[in-house]
Amino acid sequence: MATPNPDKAFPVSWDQFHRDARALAWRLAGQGPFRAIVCITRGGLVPAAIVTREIGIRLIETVCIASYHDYQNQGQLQVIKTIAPDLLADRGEGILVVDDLVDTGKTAKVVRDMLPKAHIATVYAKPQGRPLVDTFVTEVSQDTWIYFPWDMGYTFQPPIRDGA
Ligand SMILES: O=P(O)(O)OC[C@H]1O[C@H](OP(=O)(O)OP(=O)(O)O)[C@H](O)[C@@H]1O
Ligand SMILES: O=c1[nH]c(=O)c2nc[nH]c2[nH]1
Ligand SMILES: [Mg+2]
Repeated sequence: MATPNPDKAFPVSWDQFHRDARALAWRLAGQGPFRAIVCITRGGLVPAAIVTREIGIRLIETVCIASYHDYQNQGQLQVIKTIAPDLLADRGEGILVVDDLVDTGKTAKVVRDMLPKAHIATVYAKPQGRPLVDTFVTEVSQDTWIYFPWDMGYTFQPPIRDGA
């Protein structure tokens, strides 16, 4: 289970996310060829859009998995939609799997079991899940919560002198 209410915050802006997803594409560019991408929804949809544009993949599939039903607390993992049979052939050889992050590694493990030979890539990784991914860009500590730009809005920030 992910650390409930992690101590540290790692907020990511759209600009930063675009830069980091492009850095992931640079790392993946020499590792193909990939015949298709499978993105783990919903978080994997945004990096998949950027990576497929950069490395020229047009065949895009989803595997729909949810486990954080209650904000930062992980519950039962649900596979809502699985992968098309033609992409499951060859145990996932030549398939690129993309997600926004790996935390405990439970989500990545489920996809690894479906596609043992696929290349799994995430933009961010925490130590517990890191062994499950082949390529990532930035590691943060296990007690950090990553705040993605699609989950945030602008709010007033109290001055530091008031104990922010
Ligand atoms: O390594 P884990 O501990 O399994 O956690 C990582 C997963 O958790 C989040 O998805 P979430 O289940 O919140 O669904 P979402 O992508 O639809 O937001 C994130 O997008 C990863 O897919
Ligand atoms: O937005 C998120 N930030 C995280 O750090 C995280 N870990 C699992 N699922 C997560 N979702
Ligand atoms: Mg997800």
